[in-house]
Amino acid sequence: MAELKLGFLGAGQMATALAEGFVAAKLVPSKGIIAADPSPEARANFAAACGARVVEDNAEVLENASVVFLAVKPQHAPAVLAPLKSAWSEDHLIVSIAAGLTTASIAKQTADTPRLIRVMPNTPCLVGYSASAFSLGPRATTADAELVERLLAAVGQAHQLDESLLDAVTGLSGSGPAFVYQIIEALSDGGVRMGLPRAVATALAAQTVRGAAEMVLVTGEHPATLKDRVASPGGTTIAGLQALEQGGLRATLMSAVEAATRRSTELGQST
Ligand SMILES: NC(=O)C1=CN([C@@H]2O[C@H](COP(=O)(O)OP(=O)(O)OC[C@H]3O[C@@H](n4cnc5c(N)ncnc54)[C@H](O)[C@@H]3O)[C@@H](O)[C@H]2O)C=CC1
Ligand SMILES: O=C(O)[C@@H]1CCC=N1
Repeated sequence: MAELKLGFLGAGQMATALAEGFVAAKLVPSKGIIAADPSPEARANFAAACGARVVEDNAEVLENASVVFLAVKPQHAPAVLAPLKSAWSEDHLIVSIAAGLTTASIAKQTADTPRLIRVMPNTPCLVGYSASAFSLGPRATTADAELVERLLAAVGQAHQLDESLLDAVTGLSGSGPAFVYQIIEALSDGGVRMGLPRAVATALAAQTVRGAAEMVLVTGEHPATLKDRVASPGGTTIAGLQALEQGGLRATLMSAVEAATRRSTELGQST
């Protein structure tokens, strides 16, 4: 993959996390990446994070990269794509990470020329623990799917799914890191409430979430089985679990995924 030329339209949070992850995983050298963004701050952050070339003009990205990540907010995609409509060639593969935006909509805005893949990554790609899904759009080939899977797998997990499921992925794993950060923050608050120093409480909370996640992934056991092993009859855990049930934790988390999924669908319909 030494000759891979990756481009990013938009050099914000997610583009930077992906580019930094790809470089750290040695999938592509810094000089194989170019990103465009109108914001000087975003350009500076991107360059500092992964050492890649940054420019203001989106057209330069198309001139210098064959795999182009569409990494702007979905609301900004039409304004980004309109001036580039005639600049795409059949050699381009667009990898869109924009929430909600369908490949059919991108195809219309790119004169049905480039190959299209839709991806929903998440920011833990920065530390090699991304949970991503992707779907093939118009003209995408098996080789394109293999390339995108290889890129995503280098920074975490990648699942190929039908595009109809990508909004649900956005609601679960795309948005999910923010939900889990709130859980970690709240667990840490609970520890501080009970007298632990903040730094220790946050470290214990984060490591507990990491350890529990690893148990689910490594053992393949149902989360409820693993939960039962922690809860001794008449013990501490079941007392805490009762408080979680009273607070509606599980219903609240399900509603969070549902709300984020619906918002992803709405964003797609309005662009
Ligand atoms: N932040 C996250 O955790 C995730 C974000 N995404 C998707 O990634 C995309 C980017 O999101 P973030 O990185 O969070 O947003 P962001 O706001 O950090 O980055 C978007 C960048 O696009 C730039 N931009 C605006 N107009 C532009 C134009 N005309 N040409 C080129 N660049 C332009 C902005 O200056 C900004 O730096 C969104 O579509 C979002 O749905 C997907 C998965 C996770
Ligand atoms: O909040 C958002 O819209 C983006 C998409 C998934 C995560 N962040």
